[in-house]
Amino acid sequence: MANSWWEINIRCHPLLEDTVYWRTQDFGCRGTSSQYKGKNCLISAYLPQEQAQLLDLSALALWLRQDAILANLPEPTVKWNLIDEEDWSSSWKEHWQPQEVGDQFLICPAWLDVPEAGKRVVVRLDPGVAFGTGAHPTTQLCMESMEMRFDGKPTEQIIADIGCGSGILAIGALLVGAKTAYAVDIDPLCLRATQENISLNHIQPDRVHLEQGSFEKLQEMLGDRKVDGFFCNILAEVIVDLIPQLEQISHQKTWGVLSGILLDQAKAISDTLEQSGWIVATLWKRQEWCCINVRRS
Ligand SMILES: C[S@@+](CC[C@H](N)C(=O)[O-])C[C@H]1O[C@@H](n2cnc3c(N)ncnc32)[C@H](O)[C@@H]1O
Repeated sequence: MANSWWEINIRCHPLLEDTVYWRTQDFGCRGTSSQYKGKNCLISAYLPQEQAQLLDLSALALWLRQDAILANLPEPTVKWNLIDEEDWSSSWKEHWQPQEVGDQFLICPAWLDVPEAGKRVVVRLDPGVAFGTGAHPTTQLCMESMEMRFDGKPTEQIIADIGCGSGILAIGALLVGAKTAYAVDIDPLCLRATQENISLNHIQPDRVHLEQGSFEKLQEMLGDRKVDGFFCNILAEVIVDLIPQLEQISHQKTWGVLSGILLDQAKAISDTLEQSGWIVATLWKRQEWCCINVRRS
């Protein structure tokens, strides 16, 4: 079958949803969707066929069972089958509906008509295979933090989005008042998604600088410029290595939003931030995730 995808269906206790989510992301899955079926959560994750053999899938199933045992929760059932590309995109698109995030945003899938948004700012998205539909608590916490910085009026602020995924944070910030966004992601498919979403939201191309890479690439793109704010929704393990470098793109009034951090990782991340000269202003929690808002002074 040309362009086939593994569809991995995991039926689990709802408390395992996030663990399953991150396990499948780590495994390389894209376009994950979840829905509630009775007392269970059914998560469907999709992976290009060539990226996993049957043995890899068995190993994934084993890890998922071990995660459940460690959490003292019932073991999930894990099944997989091959589907073609067209079925993949329609399968998960079916489950995604427009969603209000924070007080300002309405995230709307690109293939649906835009619903009545009232005063909300509509962010239209087709994430493709990238992370960032606005459904995940880590993204929502970033968007809610964004509302503290922008009120819809244009500003002169330059922001960075490190690990842009679908581009949701950069695009959201530009729609509510940022002047320019610098966005990077190590995954080339995310760049394609971000680029498409920039057009979808009618953002002038010269307001966004987008490149494949990580922090070093961002520095190269910025040259001597500093950012007024940054968003970084990546796992804590990655963030902790980035923290000592963040000063290099910042000035005395720069603010930052760091997300993708599990509650039990918050102290270590906050300590590292403070050691690097950042003031931890707020720590917002949702489910087992937290988002840390920092400022330089
Ligand atoms: C959790 S997603 C966040 C996507 C989007 N910004 C959001 O908030 O929904 C993390 C993204 O970071 C990217 N990423 C992972 N490690 C990275 C690194 N070291 N530098 C840049 N991007 C990275 C991944 O490819 C992924 O697209």
